[in-house]
Amino acid sequence: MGRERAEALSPYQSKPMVSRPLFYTFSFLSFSCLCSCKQLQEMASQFNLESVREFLTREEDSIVFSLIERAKYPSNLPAYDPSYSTGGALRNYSLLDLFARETEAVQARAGRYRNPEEIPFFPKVLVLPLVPAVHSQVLHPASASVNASNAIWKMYFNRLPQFTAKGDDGRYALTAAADLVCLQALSRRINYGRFVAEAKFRDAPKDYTSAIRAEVDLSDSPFFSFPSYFLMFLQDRDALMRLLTSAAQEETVKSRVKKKAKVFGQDVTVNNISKNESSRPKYKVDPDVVVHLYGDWVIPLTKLVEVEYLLHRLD
Ligand SMILES: C=C(O[C@@H]1C=C(C(=O)O)C=C[C@H]1O)C(=O)O
Repeated sequence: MGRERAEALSPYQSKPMVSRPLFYTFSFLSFSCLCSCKQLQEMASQFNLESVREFLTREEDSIVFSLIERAKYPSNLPAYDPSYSTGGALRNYSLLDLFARETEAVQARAGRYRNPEEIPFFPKVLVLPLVPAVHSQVLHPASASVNASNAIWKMYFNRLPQFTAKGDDGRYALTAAADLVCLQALSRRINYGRFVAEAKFRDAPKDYTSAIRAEVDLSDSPFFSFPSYFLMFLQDRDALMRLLTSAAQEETVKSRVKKKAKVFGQDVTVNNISKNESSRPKYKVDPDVVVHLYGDWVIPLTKLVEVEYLLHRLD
């Protein structure tokens, strides 16, 4: 058992290495996780759409900062090329894949994924957490595990060229670390769509229940036939999507992230003396790229998570 656990933690390490500093670190993390469990339970009593939106607003800071941090390095493509890393049994994995798996395994042991707000990208890596389980006080159990992690991973790599310069400076480990911070921040935000959906459901249970039930009832309908069922299935998803969408809120979010990208991403100079006075302000990540990332990906994926959550809300 001990060996299995050590292998799950690190496939290259045959013996578990438990040093005294590591023991103290885990003890501290276990303690802080117990404290945060208490906080999670307290949060459940103040749960509403407003508190959910506050959470999403705060996550914008993490996302914008993490993109700025990743933009410090050029594209560094070998970090994503499985032929670069010598992964042994995991040779089909890129350096980033390996880094993400191993980091998540350590974080899983410290209890990161005991927190219902967090979902790993590599859930199949079996790791026994060192802290007790937390049962979500908020999410509906049948839909609590809905997530868009695969789509988030793909989306991130499609967008990468827009906020990194082409090039290779050899700092692949730092690049992978910066990537994982971005991916985890995006995942937390987008998969938080489950909490948004729960808050909306509690605010208008009748409206949501009839939209959800419309989909369930159709499969039992005597008029059921595959093409019409399929069409209506899409329409019902559409109805849910319409119900949960707030165009005004989306515009607010996009304007705010643009402002954050400008404020966080500008060079700070003393006495307002800039090296190139005449040029337009230069940002570390183009604010319009952040707006498009939100408008084309982050918001639509959050809404897909919301719809998916609601479809299982009455299970
Ligand atoms: C998250 C919400 O649901 C939807 C998604 C939004 C987003 O991802 O920012 C914003 C408004 C809604 O269309 C919300 O209402 O706050």
